[in-house]
Amino acid sequence: VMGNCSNTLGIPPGKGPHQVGCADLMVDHTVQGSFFRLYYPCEPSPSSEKPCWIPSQEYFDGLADFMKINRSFAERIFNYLYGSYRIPAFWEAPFKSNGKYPLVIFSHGLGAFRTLYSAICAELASRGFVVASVEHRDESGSATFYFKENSQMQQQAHQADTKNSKPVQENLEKVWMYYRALKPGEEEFSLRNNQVQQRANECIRALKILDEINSGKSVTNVLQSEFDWSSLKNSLDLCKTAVMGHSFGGATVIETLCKELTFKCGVALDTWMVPLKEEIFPNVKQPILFINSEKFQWAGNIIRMRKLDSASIQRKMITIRGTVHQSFPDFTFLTGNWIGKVLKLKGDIDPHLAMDLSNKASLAFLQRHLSLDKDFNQWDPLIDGKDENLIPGTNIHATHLATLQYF
Ligand SMILES: CCN(CC)CCN(C[C@]12C[C@](c3ccc(C(F)(F)F)cc3)(C1)C2)C(=O)Cn1c(SCc2ccc(F)cc2)nc(=O)c2c1C=CC2
Repeated sequence: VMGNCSNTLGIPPGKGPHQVGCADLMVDHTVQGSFFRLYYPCEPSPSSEKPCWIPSQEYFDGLADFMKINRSFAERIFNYLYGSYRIPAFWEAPFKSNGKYPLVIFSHGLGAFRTLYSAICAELASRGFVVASVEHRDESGSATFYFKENSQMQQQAHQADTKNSKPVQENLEKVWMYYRALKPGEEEFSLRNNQVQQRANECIRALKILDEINSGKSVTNVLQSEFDWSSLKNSLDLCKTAVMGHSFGGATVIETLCKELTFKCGVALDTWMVPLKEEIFPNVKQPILFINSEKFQWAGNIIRMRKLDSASIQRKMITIRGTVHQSFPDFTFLTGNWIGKVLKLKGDIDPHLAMDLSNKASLAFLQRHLSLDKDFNQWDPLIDGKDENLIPGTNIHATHLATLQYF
């Protein structure tokens, strides 16, 4: 697909008992359709390979747009730095049918896309979750694609394309959608609030597609895939469904919980509260775990998170010492120490330790609110910030918060 994706080091594999498989699903082919990467417990399959972390060059182009750097310059840097990495999951490995798995829908951040949180998604899948990492079409991601029907298509020779992103149908033409920057003078809130509503609808659409697959309905995957999606029939316990996300994806968690009660709880990673209307907060009835980095948060953002505090619904907040905003996406593992620090892709804490704390706190919270019968409750103390590398609540100084409250 890309350069030789030879580097299987870098992104840590899941620590749980299950091997992890992954496969992409797009239903239907239009921009209103659902597009996600599924991470799931799989049968050991030595023949399966691990897919490239960045599926095609267009994602690097989108990242360049997002970072406001020249595309050809960025392509060389990104290919050199990141072109060879693989995801810690086996591409289209056979699904391991073993009772009903709980489900997590994951929402990526601004400028990201569906493959960039594989350390989190693979960890959850290795612990016995099915995880759908959606790719949003709200122009908040670096890049995404869909298809449009083009009757002239038959005559054209097919451009050389990566196997698993070529459409099955002949007359479909791939269309790339890139990150849309805020226009000068454009009001940020209305753009971001429209986007968070679309993002929530896309998470709900992914849930509906998986509900159909679970009940045995056959779905047509627009993408060429050898994966047998019918093997997921009766394998999901949709009463045990959660929504999770990073930054803009954290705001998407709150908006999604408000719109769809099938989601029993949410885990919001370093949430960006700006896109949300505060008047929806009383309508959110489900438990939420806020896991924050030490460096990204600011008083105004924390004050809005605090407005979701509740005496009757469990709302928890912890902060991981020495972390930055990028301690949650996969980049944090892939950049050498000094570049990582300079680009703020790494904090002071070891990235593996930070990810471990975040994942274990998430697993404990998911067990508690999805009533799982696993041993994740061993990590309950982390939910209360009981660890030398955790701060219960936030590091944003209370006095600072207090004064801001009244002005
Ligand atoms: C100047 C651009 N300006 C755009 C508004 C701000 C750019 N920015 C800080 C960045 C992302 C950064 C990044 C990525 C990737 C490399 C690389 F070199 F490793 F590729 C380097 C440096 C650039 C750190 C953020 O937006 C932070 N952020 C994010 S970052 C999510 C993300 C994006 C791309 C990824 F590859 C991985 C993760 N998600 C959000 O939902 C929100 C925010 C802020 C508010 C809401």
